[in-house]
Amino acid sequence: MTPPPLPSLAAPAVRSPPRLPHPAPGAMASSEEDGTVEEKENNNKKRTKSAVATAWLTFYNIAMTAGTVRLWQDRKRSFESLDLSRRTKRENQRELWLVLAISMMRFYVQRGTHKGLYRSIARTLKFFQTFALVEVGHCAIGIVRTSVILTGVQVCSRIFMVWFITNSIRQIQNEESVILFLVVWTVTEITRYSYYTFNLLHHLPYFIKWARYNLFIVLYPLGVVGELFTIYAALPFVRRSGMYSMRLPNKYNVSFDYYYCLIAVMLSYIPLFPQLFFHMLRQRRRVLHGEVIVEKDV
Ligand SMILES: CCCCCCCCCCCCC[C@@H](O)CC(=O)SCCNC(=O)CCNC(=O)[C@H](O)C(C)(C)COP(=O)(O)OP(=O)(O)OC[C@H]1O[C@@H](n2cnc3c(N)ncnc32)[C@H](O)[C@@H]1OP(=O)(O)O
Repeated sequence: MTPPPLPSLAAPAVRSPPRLPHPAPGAMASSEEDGTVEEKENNNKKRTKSAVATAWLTFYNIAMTAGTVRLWQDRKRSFESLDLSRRTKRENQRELWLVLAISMMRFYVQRGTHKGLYRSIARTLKFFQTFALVEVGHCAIGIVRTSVILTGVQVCSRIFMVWFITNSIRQIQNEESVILFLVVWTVTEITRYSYYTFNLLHHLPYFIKWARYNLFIVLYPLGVVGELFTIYAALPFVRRSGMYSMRLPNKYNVSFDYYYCLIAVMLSYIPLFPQLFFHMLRQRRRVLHGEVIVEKDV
């Protein structure tokens, strides 16, 4: 299927060289031997940078996939003692996506309901979804070849969902739509970070590659449905409470209505979501079908 040409953030407009596999840290052009001292020094610097970047990305991706990191938590507590029913707010776990998935399953099995699930994982979710801002930095400094804008839109929209919608409006935290986007995000991120990790280690099982570039076809629309229904469910509470809004007169002489801001955010999915989705379709064609995609670097 050929996606329609979009006036896009990453439209195939300017010819840039096709993406090549990242050179293995340590691999250098053979002409290096013949270069000047200055060239050799530059090559050495590049090699070190690339090794550091690869090491950092490998660590980051493993931490984000498996997440054995437990910040600010009593390390003496065993995994078994992470009984959700006994956990206090302060004791909430801070593990990342894989453990988040396990926590959600355990919660559902133990309680037989999704009610309260969001609160039980809220701290973990807020921590690592916010931490994902690092990915915008990865693109900005050029250690991954991805659009800063697309990554920024993706990460910021998730942070907005977590902090300014779900976390701020308690009344909607038990909505089914919240569980929908949580499950979808979790499956996506386990697949995505596993893909990056195995890819960096040059041992990528085909099923992970397949999952990374196929599951999104179903998961992306499902995630969007979950997010939009959640914002929609928030609207009456926002209108009633007047939260995050500023009415005139005030000393700044500025008026802001969060209710209409949320409606604008919902509408912004119409132009923005297709950009992300078609970007992923292009990535899919490139990675699974070996097509050379010429993308404008944004
Ligand atoms: C503040 C107000 C906010 C207003 C909101 C406005 C709303 C906007 C609408 C937004 C809708 C979003 C909905 C969404 O939240 C719902 C969901 O997510 S549902 C779940 C399904 N979603 C997905 O599958 C997308 C997940 N996200 C992503 O994949 C990325 O964020 C994205 C930027 C979309 C695409 O990623 P990328 O461009 O990086 O593609 P690739 O994964 O193919 O990677 C390209 C190359 O970069 C290398 N790479 C990237 N990251 C890393 C890393 N961490 N470590 C190592 N390598 C990395 C990758 O290997 C590729 O390398 P190569 O070119 O050599 O193959």
